[in-house]
Amino acid sequence: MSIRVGIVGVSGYGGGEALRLCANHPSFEVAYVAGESSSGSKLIEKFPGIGRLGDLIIQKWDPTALPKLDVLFASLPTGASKDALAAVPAGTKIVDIGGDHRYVDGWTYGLADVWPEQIKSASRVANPGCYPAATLGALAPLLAGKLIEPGNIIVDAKTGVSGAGRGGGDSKFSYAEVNEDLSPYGLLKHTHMPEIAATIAKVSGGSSAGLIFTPHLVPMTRGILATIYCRTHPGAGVTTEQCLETARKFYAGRPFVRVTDKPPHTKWAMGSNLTFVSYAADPERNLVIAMGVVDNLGKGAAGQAVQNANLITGQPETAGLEGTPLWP
Ligand SMILES: NC(=O)C1=CN([C@@H]2O[C@H](COP(=O)(O)OP(=O)(O)OC[C@H]3O[C@@H](n4cnc5c(N)ncnc54)[C@H](OP(=O)(O)O)[C@@H]3O)[C@@H](O)[C@H]2O)C=CC1
Ligand SMILES: CC(=O)N[C@@H](CCC(=O)OP(=O)(O)O)C(=O)O
Repeated sequence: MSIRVGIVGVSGYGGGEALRLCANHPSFEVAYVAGESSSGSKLIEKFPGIGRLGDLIIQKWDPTALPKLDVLFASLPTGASKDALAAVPAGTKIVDIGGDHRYVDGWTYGLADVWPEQIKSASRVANPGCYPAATLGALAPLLAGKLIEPGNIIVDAKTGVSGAGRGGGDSKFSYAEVNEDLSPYGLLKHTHMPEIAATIAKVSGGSSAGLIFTPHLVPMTRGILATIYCRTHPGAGVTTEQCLETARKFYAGRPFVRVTDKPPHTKWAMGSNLTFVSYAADPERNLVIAMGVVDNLGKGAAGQAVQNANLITGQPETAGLEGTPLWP
């Protein structure tokens, strides 16, 4: 039986990637697409390669006038979802790709590779942000295994420009501005700090008070690399092999996480729902460097959203997500 899905924000980068994945999903039927300025257009006008869904018309987003849907993916600018999604009928499950419902009562934080069982019974899922997806994927095994101090973590992360969205708008994301440029932003106050801190505390059972997170914009289209500096408990003598083995056990049987001996590259994940994690430890200095790589539009947005939708609709977790990454 097919599962009727809708995508609001379909013309954007997150919504467009959700469309691509749902169009190729074995049991999802894309029955509704919506937006604001793109409403009235056919999908083929925005996505010339979309194929059989090309004649579907983008509706003006109105949560009170939805067709019958099993799942709605919301990929709206953060701030635009809160009131609107409250008006969606209870019988329609929601995966919110934006940031309005993370760690909000009534919503389940959809960290799908780490706690799938907590997600299966949810009808309202808040998809993790793109930086948290890369960061928490790498940290979760070390925190759960008590190999590092949760209160003493420094995250240095880099993102491709599509992280800012298609409507990212102003000239600071234009080719001339970003090409051959590299810059930090959001210092000490990026919007993803709270969800990273809350998840560190949840997985470790300790305080995440010392968290430092600095994102950077780099001139590539897709991809996130989080390089994370962690302290082990003094004298614990944690080794690289111990970190790798802990992560291999933590993710044993999980389909979308690859634990690698070598430092990961952003290109390894491009176009996929994969997370790559790796570690380097210096037992003499009580230091672990954890590394996480995702595609910001894959595990960082639409890939994890489809994984969550699979979990809440009882589909195989990997349905529609088994494509291997683009290379090169
Ligand atoms: N880009 C990324 O890597 C990631 C993005 N996210 C989050 O996902 C969400 C979407 O981001 P992204 O796809 O990048 O953004 P885009 O700017 O690419 O797309 C935004 C979409 O929202 C639609 N929209 C804007 N305002 C309204 C409105 N009032 N009513 C209906 N539709 C509206 C636009 O439709 P139209 O064109 O029709 O006006 C467009 O389809 C954001 O919350 C973002 O933070 C999360 C993880 C990663
Ligand atoms: C390059 C760039 O600007 N990236 C965005 C990614 C944030 C994002 O997608 O945030 P939510 O999912 O939390 O809305 C940023 O750093 O704000």
